[in-house]
Amino acid sequence: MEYLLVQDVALNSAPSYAALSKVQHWQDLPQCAEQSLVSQLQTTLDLQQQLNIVSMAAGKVLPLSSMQLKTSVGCFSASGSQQADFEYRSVLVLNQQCLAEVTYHSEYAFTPLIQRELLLLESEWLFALRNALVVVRLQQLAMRDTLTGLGNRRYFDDAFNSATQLARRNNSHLALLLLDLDNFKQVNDNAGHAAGDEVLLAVANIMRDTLRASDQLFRFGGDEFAVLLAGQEADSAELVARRVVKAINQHHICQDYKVSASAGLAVLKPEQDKALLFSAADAALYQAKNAGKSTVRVA
Ligand SMILES: Nc1nc2c(ncn2[C@@H]2O[C@H](COP(=O)(O)OP(=O)(O)OP(=O)(O)O)[C@@H](O)[C@H]2O)c(=O)[nH]1
Repeated sequence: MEYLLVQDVALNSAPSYAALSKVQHWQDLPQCAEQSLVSQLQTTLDLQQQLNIVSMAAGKVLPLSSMQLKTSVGCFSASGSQQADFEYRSVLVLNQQCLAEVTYHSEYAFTPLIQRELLLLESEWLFALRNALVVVRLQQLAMRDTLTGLGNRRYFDDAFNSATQLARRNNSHLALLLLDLDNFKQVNDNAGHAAGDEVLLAVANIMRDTLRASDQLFRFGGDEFAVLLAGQEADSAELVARRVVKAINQHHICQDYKVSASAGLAVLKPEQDKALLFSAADAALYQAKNAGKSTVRVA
């Protein structure tokens, strides 16, 4: 039996945008049949789509140049947003809980009457916005490692599956880097668990800083990390792997605690399945450990 994945819980199959008048203030968005704002918002749990819907409705109150939404899970801009002279900010609160801050820009002034009308629109958004935020938060809890914020093992399994399928379909390159810290246990044993956590956090940040935003980073738990390098990055995967290991080994926190990193790298070969790619990277990591640690081995 297949269960619905949390990341699939988005009622957004049919695109739907607000259209309370015939005038469109936002390019790129199609007109659709008249529907109440609340019912349009109920069609999606995607924050960007909700913002686009509300921005269409707000644009009928006052021609807007931009609308931005700032939440604890990220910032979003309505399609086609541009800066303008007049700015108006509003905080969206539901049951004494601050959900988000909205910033509007327009060439026209936000008079008290306009502000009141925007407030009415915002009040229609509150429940849909709260629901969307809960879904994103659940996705984060299900997919993220709580200590480092990197993807967790469950996230890796999904991403690894998609990445191998995509690489095979597009005949593009994919590399898997498995990384394990050396002598990490003694940090916990000698300096305590909090010091161990500090090292793990530092390593996660070093990896974020060293790798590109398009590279996918994961912590499997303990002191094990994984990186998926796709496309051009996969071509220079060995260089990337050596750069990451060097950056970890040279970092002052790792040096203070005498921790280093070993890594195993494997590049997807034609006809290879994901299980074989994983075991090749794992075997390379094992070789790196056996070769005296603090180094990289390529499968
Ligand atoms: N501080 C901290 N420690 C953790 C966490 N998760 C696992 N550990 C510890 O990480 C250690 C991992 O063990 P090993 O991989 O054998 O340690 P190691 O000394 O790096 O071993 P080598 O890889 O052979 O060098 C164990 O002591 C775990 O208790 C965590 O979230 N925080």
